[in-house]
Amino acid sequence: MTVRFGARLAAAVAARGPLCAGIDPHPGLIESWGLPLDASGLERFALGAAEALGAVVSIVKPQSAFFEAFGPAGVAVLERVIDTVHDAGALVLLDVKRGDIGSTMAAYTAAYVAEKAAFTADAATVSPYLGFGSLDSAVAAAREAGNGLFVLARTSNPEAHALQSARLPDGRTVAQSVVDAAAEHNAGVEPYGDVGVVVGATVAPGEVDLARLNGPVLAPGFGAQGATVADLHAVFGPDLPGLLPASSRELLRHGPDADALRRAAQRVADQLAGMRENGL
Ligand SMILES: O=c1ccn([C@@H]2O[C@H](COP(=O)(O)O)[C@@H](O)[C@H]2O)c(=O)[nH]1
Repeated sequence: MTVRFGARLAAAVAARGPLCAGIDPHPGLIESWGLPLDASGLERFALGAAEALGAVVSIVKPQSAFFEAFGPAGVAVLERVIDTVHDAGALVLLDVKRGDIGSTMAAYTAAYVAEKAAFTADAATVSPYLGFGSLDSAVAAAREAGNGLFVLARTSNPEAHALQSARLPDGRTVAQSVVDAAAEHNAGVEPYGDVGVVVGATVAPGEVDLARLNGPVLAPGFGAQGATVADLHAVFGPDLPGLLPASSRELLRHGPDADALRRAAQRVADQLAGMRENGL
């Protein structure tokens, strides 16, 4: 029997906490690890990070763009990163932010989240900005395969505000309409559904109402983009079910030493556990 993504994620978070560790092989980071800026350097960087971080956190988020930048050799490394994270015991959220008209979206679905998808991640990020309905077949295929989707709602970058906080004729913001559409897919599912949203930890408190989402919330912007544990608390409250604070550069700068990477991730995981226990 296929176990749904939402259930698998909830179990992983119960075991290891909610931190989502990003693997973003920025050229500057690869060089700071003393590695060459080529496919061999990418491979050592990304597999080292995958092995170390995948052993600590519940979910790892490789950023596809940094692998694609190295061409086919980089994409081959990405496939190995996914396997390495799984072997280390964590789930994989592939950050590819795909979105297109329905018929093309079907091909992205086959690549990333459908049964026997070409990439074997557990979930992928998608963009609803060609209309949430263009994602419907991806949602259905991912659910059938036991995989998940994270839909961009209110992203962490400052340029997003004008578009995503614009008001629709019914008074809701564009971002809120994305959250509400995701919530429809998650209604009634326990412990929560398979359609997550992306809401940056950098956004202003109260911008998005997540109370009825009943799904995971990826919160990038924590760490290198400036958001702190206090910001997470202010934006999401102390115990939003399914909240996955995501951090990449802030963790990766501790490499290449595997122990240092693991310790950095564990420190952040402990901080997040403190946030829940003490309402920090
Ligand atoms: O709103 C969003 C959506 C995705 N991202 C991605 O998260 C990481 C952020 O990395 P840091 O180094 O922790 O800043 C990166 O892959 C982005 O593409 C985001 O930042 N904001």
